[in-house]
Amino acid sequence: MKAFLILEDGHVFTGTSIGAAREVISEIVFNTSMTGYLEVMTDPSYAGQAVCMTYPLIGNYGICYDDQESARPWIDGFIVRELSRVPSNFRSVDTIQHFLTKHDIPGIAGIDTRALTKILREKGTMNGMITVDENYDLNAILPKLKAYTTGKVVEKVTCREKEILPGDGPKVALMDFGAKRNIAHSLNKRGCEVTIYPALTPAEEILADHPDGIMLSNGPGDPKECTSIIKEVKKLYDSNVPIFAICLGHQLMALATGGDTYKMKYGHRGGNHPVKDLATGRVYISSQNHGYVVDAKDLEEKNIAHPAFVNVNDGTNEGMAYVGKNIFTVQFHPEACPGPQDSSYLFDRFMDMMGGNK
Ligand SMILES: NC(=O)CC[C@H](N)C(=O)O
Repeated sequence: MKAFLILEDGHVFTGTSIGAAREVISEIVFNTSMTGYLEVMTDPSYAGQAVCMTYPLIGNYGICYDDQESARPWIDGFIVRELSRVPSNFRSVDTIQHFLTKHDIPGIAGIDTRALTKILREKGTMNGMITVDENYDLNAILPKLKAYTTGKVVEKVTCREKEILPGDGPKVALMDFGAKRNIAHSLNKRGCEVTIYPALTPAEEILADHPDGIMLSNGPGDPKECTSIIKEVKKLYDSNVPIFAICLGHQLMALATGGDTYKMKYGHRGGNHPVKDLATGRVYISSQNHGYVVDAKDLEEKNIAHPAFVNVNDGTNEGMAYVGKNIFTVQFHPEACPGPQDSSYLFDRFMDMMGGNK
């Protein structure tokens, strides 16, 4: 069946429908990773977005449920050049085609993803629609595309109830703003007892459980939409419990302490973004998925926090170290799965901040 990808600027790509044969409006973003498509689909930070994979052949090692970053896929739509027809991998239990259909997620294959990516790079991220309706009416659709916003997506993806992963090491409170599974796993495998809290849990309730450390997770959407969460993050900042934050968590900590965030032209999504640790000058290759970034200026001027990492490609902020506090935050993903794992040492640094393994 034919499918169409219609962009907010009027571009139309014609391809083949994959997954659910239904219409969706979403923010269209691209990811340059060559592998990890299942982790991308199940990363809750993509809620409210349809993802175009720039690598031209997707799906050749199938789907292994154990590799999911959360219980289900959160992407609104999936866009590929060529979908592998014969996945081959001894761990594979499913195909992308079936997986998307099962979760009612539409997609499009067979389009020129390179041309699409060039448009998004030149004009910036924009909204779009995937549809199977050959009689689509562009004049009626374009205003709808312009009006789309991702909205308050953290509440959609966060867990409903507190969950505890046992361990004999430090007690970590993990705030689930849409946490990738490998964050809890990275802490749990270092011996931590990890308690996962729903995103809207009041700070008082978390602190009453006396955690040795607090981890603020990644998550979807515009950080400035998270107004009530930001107030709770400020209380966590004031508590003097060691805090490590990743991606959305990093952005929320900056907003909670008087910093700012802004939307980048087309974001950083891929597995090879170089970040420089400003303390050592060393560059690490990192996995990233973000459209917003911290503006460090105010926090620096007020001596609240200073940049700890910077993106080597475009100079944007990639991490902050908070003055007089046991708090550091990063924009990239040290828990990256399938990798690169260059920056997984940051979990060891967090273990040291909490007093090491008991
Ligand atoms: N992976 C994330 O946590 C992303 C954070 C935020 N939603 C952004 O796009 O910048």
